[in-house]
Amino acid sequence: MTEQALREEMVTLARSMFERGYATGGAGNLSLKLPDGNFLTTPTGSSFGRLVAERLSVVDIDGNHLSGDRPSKEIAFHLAIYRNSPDCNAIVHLHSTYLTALSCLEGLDPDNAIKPFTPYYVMRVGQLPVIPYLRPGDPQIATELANRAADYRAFLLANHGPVITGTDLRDAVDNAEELEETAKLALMLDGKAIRYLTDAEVSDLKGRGK
Ligand SMILES: O=C(CO)COP(=O)(O)O
Ligand SMILES: [Zn+2]
Repeated sequence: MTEQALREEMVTLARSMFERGYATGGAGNLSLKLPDGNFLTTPTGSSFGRLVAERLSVVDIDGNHLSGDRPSKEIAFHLAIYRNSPDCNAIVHLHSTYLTALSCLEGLDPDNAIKPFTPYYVMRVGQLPVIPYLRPGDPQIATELANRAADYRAFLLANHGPVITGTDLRDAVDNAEELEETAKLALMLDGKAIRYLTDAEVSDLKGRGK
């Protein structure tokens, strides 16, 4: 896809997420890898409902601002993931309701906040490690994500929200939607006797694609 088509796709997908309640106010940010090796990201403070293709920010792999409005304050953690995860070409960070609610619970398993009970969660995300609480924009988030990026496709920032990767922006958005629905189901099922997928059922799903 050309840079112009990728810019338009970011605007369209962001607006779709905004209209369906996945993003509110100025929260969350998106990024994707451009054909020239630089990165397109949402400007800091921007609403997913009102992005403008020409004003999106471009940064290089070192975080230098090359063009557009001032980039997201979380661009350092996006770049940390790109550096350590060669298959990742796009990233979605949200403060979506159910994943953020989950991120505020005590006693989450730090290696996997959602034990699998449906196949598509396993196929698209697999595991959801929890990053200890850090304030938004803290450079330490990048260090924490860099350490885990090679092994996972999504992450839950404690008391904050999810970070989801994809092979392109459409894939990352689809993964984000699947993960948000999984968190909604997990909270709906809280206190009920869940039949979790067995280890054999989880292994059977891995490597089968989506
Ligand atoms: O979600 C956010 C911070 O974690 C939003 O920050 P930006 O508006 O700078 O992208
Ligand atoms: Zn955030």
